Amino acid sequence: MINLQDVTLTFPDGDSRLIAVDDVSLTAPDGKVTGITGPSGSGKSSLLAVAATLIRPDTGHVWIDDVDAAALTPTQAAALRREQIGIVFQQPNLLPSLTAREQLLVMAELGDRGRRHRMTVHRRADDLLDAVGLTAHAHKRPGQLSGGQRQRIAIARALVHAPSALLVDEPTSALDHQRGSDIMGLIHRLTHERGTATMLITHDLAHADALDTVTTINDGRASHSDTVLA
Ligand SMILES: Nc1ncnc2c1ncn2[C@@H]1O[C@H](COP(=O)(O)OP(=O)(O)OP(=O)(O)O)[C@@H](O)[C@H]1O
Repeated sequence: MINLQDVTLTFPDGDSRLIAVDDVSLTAPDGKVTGITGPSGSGKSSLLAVAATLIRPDTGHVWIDDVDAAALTPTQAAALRREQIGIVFQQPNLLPSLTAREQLLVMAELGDRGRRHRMTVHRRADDLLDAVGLTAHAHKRPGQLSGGQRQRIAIARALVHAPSALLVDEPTSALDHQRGSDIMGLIHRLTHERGTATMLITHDLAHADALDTVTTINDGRASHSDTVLA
């Protein structure tokens, strides 16, 4: 579960501070896709960065299961991300020289480097390549894959360490409608199958059927909370 409580985030803006996230409270439960939408500049990416523990808020709590990430040091937050958080960005950010399977196996080099951990990661990598429909493409490098296939690899990579929380920022922005719909359906299915607390940003609601709830952000404030769509 991701639970944001009274989160405020500001950035320096000349002599004053710009309020990017304004006292937001929001819960993303396990096994559900919690959608965040709103106009450009409303604070969606800032909110996601706080939930991903990439930025510490000025005030408030960022619960990832039973840990308040807002109270962690940067080193502790990095360890939490390595173990419990998966992040998918707008662009897949794959390493050009690695095959699809190797993009996932790189995760075995982070943190615990024991033999059992490696074997677990190898097993999970093969399972996830299958889950995202890319087993037959496991040996290909990013340059040999389509945009949608690259985004599938990025999703599989974000899940290979079995995180409890998955943060996804505009995963369809570089894809056409059909590919976007496929990716959103995949995220919905994996979230429900694996029980991750998924928070997903989208600026349009073309694929709203893949969201379990949607919260709208306006000027940093959550104006609708947890509207059930399906
Ligand atoms: N690093 C930063 N330094 C200063 N201001 C920032 C920074 N990041 C974001 N902002 C400001 O915070 C506000 C919210 O930005 P944010 O990127 O979170 O919005 P968004 O809803 O994700 O927008 P978009 O849909 O265009 O990506 C904006 O006014 C933006 O200019």
